[in-house]
Amino acid sequence: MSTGQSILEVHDVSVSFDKFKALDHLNFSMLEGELRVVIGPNGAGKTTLLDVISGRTRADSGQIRFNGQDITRMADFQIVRRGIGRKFQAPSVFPDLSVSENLALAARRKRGVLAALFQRRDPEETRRINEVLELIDLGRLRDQRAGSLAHGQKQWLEIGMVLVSRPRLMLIDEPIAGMTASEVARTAGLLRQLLGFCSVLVIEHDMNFVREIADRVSVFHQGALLTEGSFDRVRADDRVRAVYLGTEEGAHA
Ligand SMILES: Nc1ncnc2c1ncn2[C@@H]1O[C@H](COP(=O)(O)OP(=O)(O)OP(=O)(O)O)[C@@H](O)[C@H]1O
Repeated sequence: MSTGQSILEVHDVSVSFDKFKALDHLNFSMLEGELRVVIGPNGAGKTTLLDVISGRTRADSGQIRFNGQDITRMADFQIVRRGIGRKFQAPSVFPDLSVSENLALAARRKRGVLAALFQRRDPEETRRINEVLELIDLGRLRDQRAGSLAHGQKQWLEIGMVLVSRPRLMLIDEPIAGMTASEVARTAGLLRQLLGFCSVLVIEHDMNFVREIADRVSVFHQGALLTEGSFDRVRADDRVRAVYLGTEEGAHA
């Protein structure tokens, strides 16, 4: 549930690759406790938004404020420490470690590699890992090798690995790519449950899924915000239909 407090403000941000503007004077903001979904046709700048928030890509101009702090020029690890976690599309679990070992490693990553490898698990960390294991529905598989999990389970483990580091905002790029129908349904429930812990910003193409999970939807086009609002409002907007027209996603919108 949103607290009404702003958590993220992207103000007039531009990012260029050579002469191409991936973000073009973008303005975008989110409230704490919100699950926002960003949609838009291919090349609209959605992934670049996540890259620039998480410090992977530098803004050419403009400002990004998180939780009231200017993070525009911070390095990616500093941004993680400030409380922005990111789940990438590509898998990054350690396949030979167990599910719970992956979570333990992720919980300690913030404290540095040596701490991650040598520190004992404290009771608070154990409690948090158990809580996350229940949430991602992998409690009974806690001792199983992560490499042997099904695709959907690996994706949930990765979400869990971000969650144990206690972010205030989680960025998630296309969470249901390659999932079965039942995995998709479970992921929708999981993303909504994340709101008990952090705000969530998701990029997604699948409109049925967007309808199911989003509090608000932001539509990007050519590196800028075209419009935003409830799923139904955005879907009924002629400008949104126009930018999707003729694209593969338009067929599903
Ligand atoms: N590192 C890069 N170097 C050069 N061009 C890039 C780079 N990253 C992104 N771009 C370009 O910037 C534009 C916006 O890309 P971005 O990945 O943000 O779009 P998107 O909305 O996420 O698209 P998609 O839905 O296809 O993932 C694209 O035209 C892309 O080719």
